[in-house]
Amino acid sequence: MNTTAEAIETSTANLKASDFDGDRTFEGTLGDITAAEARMECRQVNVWYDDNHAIREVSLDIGKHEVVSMIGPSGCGKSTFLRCLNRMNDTIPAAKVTGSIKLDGREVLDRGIDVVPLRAQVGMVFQKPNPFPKSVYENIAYGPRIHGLTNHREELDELVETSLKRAGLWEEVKDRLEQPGTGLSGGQQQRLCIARTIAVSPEVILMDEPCSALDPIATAVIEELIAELRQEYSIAIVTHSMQQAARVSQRTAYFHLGDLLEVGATGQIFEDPQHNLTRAYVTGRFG
Ligand SMILES: Nc1ncnc2c1ncn2[C@@H]1O[C@H](COP(=O)(O)OP(=O)(O)OP(=O)(O)O)[C@@H](O)[C@H]1O
Repeated sequence: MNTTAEAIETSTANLKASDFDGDRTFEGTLGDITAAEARMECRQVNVWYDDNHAIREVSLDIGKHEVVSMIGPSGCGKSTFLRCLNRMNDTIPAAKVTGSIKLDGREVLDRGIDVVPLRAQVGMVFQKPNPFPKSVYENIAYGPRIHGLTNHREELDELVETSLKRAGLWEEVKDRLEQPGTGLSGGQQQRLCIARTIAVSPEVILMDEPCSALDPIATAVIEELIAELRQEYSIAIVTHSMQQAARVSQRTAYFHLGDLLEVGATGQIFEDPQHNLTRAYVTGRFG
């Protein structure tokens, strides 16, 4: 008998995601795109890079106190979608974004809004740790100063300490605050970047493959940190590691060639995906 698994194997074995381009029959995202308590509400978001329609009609909520993973084959638009959430695509001249993205009810895509405070509210941690070429202390203190949060040394000292503690780095760096941030290990640098993001009081933290440059031990430390940070912040993370998505997130969104094919509770996406292509991807039929 031809089981579902066999049917999937037959239909997708040896295929790449791009083999589905051109004749896809996408009729809307499967699953519930809403979150119980939405912090961000994205509706019908489209992104073009010149003629390349990279993201099509993507709608998704990012809830309070949740980690949402974005998974999918290379080039399917995960990073592009993530960058929409704090207008980072503005820095790419070819990029055009349409649709609606609300943060606590306020339209993020509104041309009139100031993106500097937006990017503090919706902070971003990148694939490769990118500390400023400054001391550990200054890496944290710089943001609060330029965002006008405080300029007083005592308040800054406290903010630096609190942020480093929240990022689980204080004990390792408290005696070397004046040393360059770039002198830390890769995992420590990434936690420094997370502390820098936390220091300007974000509501949402975007993470674009934050562990891909780290070893397994440093990765485990960051994953534990993500679980703690969820108590206070909303987190959207792009990851190539399905194990990581399963470990850190409560909901998972599966992207495929610019479409958000399916979203659901992380357990359901990995154990009982509804879309044939989600199933094919999570069972490793293509990457
Ligand atoms: N800065 C850019 N300029 C032009 N096109 C881009 C740019 N960034 C991404 N794209 C295009 O947009 C599409 C989606 O790319 P994106 O990087 O968002 O996908 P991804 O799923 O994050 O991929 P990966 O997993 O490989 O990082 C691709 O066709 C890519 O070539």
